[in-house]
Amino acid sequence: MTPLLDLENLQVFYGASQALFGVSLQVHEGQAVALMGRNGMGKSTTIATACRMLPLRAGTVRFGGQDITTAPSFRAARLGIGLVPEGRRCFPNLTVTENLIASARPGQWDLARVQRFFPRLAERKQQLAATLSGGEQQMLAIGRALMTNPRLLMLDEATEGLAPVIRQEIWAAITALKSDGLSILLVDKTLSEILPFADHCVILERGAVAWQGQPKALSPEIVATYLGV
Ligand SMILES: Nc1ncnc2c1ncn2[C@@H]1O[C@H](COP(=O)(O)OP(=O)(O)OP(=O)(O)O)[C@@H](O)[C@H]1O
Repeated sequence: MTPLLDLENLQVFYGASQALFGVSLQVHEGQAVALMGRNGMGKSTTIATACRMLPLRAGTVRFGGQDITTAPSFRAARLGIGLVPEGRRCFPNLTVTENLIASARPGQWDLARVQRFFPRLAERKQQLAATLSGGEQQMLAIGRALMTNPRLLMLDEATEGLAPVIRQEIWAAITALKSDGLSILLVDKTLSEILPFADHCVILERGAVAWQGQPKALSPEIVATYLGV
């Protein structure tokens, strides 16, 4: 079966400094893949490369069987890659509704469905994004990505810095999306939350894949070697 996202041998540089040393990973239709690793190991760089926001020195990005290695990021979005970026990055001076509408593309996710999915966004529809709490901004960032009607949702540290009760709400939302059949690639550092969710884990170490497999195969030794602080 052709993977939905197929990253092959990505080599990515920031100026003279190499960040990715041949990363390969795949996300299949309906799968939830966790991208893991300590700080600075290349997770965000991998996500940004898959969204076509960073140029590659070598390697291939395929989405839905199409080679998009040299495609611009708007084309990746149009083909169905939805990004919830690290730091949320909502438009601070637009209202909640304006933020959502700004990214809308036709499909089953529209304003009404996003507002039903996140009632908090309906309650705060006229409020400027800058005035939302961190958790509400995260809901907005996810809602905005859903408004593009993605085939693959990529989330970079979606629960970072949020209070436990809000983290639970975000995990419940992402889990509902997965149950609905959406394919997901996500970065998160909280093992107790990401392992029950993921179908497959990929661990990066210094810009390369150090281990990959099912969450149940992740031994304490692997955790200590690659994910310990
Ligand atoms: N804009 C940039 N300019 C130069 N180097 C960068 C830039 N962004 C990231 N890097 C470097 O690339 C490497 C990979 O960084 P990346 O942000 O992808 O890691 P990460 O695993 O997502 O880390 P974190 O968990 O801290 O977000 C690091 O060595 C980092 O310092």
